[in-house]
Amino acid sequence: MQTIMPDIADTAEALQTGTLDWVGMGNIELPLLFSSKGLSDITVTAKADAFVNLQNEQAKGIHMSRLFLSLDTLSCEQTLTPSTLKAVLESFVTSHQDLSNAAKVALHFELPLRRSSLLSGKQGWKNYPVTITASLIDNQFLLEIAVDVTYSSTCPCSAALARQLIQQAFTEQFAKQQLNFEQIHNWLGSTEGIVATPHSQRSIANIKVKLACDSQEFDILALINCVEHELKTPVQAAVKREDEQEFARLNGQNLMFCEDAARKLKALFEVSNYQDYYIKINHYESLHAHDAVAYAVKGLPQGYQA
Ligand SMILES: Nc1nc2c(ncn2[C@@H]2O[C@H](COP(=O)(O)OP(=O)(O)OP(=O)(O)O)[C@@H](O)[C@H]2O)c(=O)[nH]1
Repeated sequence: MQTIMPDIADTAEALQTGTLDWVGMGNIELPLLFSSKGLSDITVTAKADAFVNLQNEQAKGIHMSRLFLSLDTLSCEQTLTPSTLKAVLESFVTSHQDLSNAAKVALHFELPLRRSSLLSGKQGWKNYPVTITASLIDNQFLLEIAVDVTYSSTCPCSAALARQLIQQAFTEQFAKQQLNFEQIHNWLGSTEGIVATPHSQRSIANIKVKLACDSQEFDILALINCVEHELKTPVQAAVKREDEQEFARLNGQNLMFCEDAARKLKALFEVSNYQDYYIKINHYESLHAHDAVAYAVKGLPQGYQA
């Protein structure tokens, strides 16, 4: 005879009645086959947060296992695309018919991409932290993708101050003598010639964009490429000396405060097809122990807030 197990989610009384905005699970370990335009489908090890609302005031709780098993089907039988993600949310709601009418899921993972060096033709792996968030609220499907892009920023103020010191060193060295090309050329190539260098820092742009609700595919590569192309100094994977020299040139030609980086990306996203955008720029200063930070959003009435 089969033993009937108690199911308190259905039978027990709630300690206190009331609705809840979101109930579910965080940090579910979930390998996924991620599909995105221009990339081979790739297995990523995601951490998932999965939720439904609880609109039944009397119910003891939601059925966590039903959310978990829907995600497991996505992991084992499907690839991660906008439509499979929407289907997961629909199954969250239909499996909680008397309890919930809204669902959301967030998938956090590192996406490894092959990146080319600046000049030498070498390649290497670079990991990008990605979060895909989707929700189904009032039958409206919302889809967004966030990525962190790491780059180098060289301080324009520090560069100007360094140039001044170089000018002063030049005056001290050459003011009282006839200028000689060979001598100046050699001096410029010495450490005395470059008496000061501006500080630069590893910096991160946190980017989030809202995709059209009828998107057929993710295109994370286009998003990362356009941000890196705009900033000009993304952190490199494979680096030979010619790449390092080119990186130094690019840094010198693209001096930027956090405001400059934020304005460049704002201008980029203003003319993009994304429904909304959120930018947070973090310059992890080497001059200070604190960070320089700038935010920008599209500014839609119901959109992202800075
Ligand atoms: N709702 C809820 N469940 C929890 C919590 N913590 C652990 N669980 C467990 O999640 C498990 C799965 O719950 P259900 O989805 O209702 O499992 P089930 O009753 O076997 O599944 P169904 O037959 O589909 O209802 C249960 O064993 C709960 O004890 C919590 O804080 N809230």
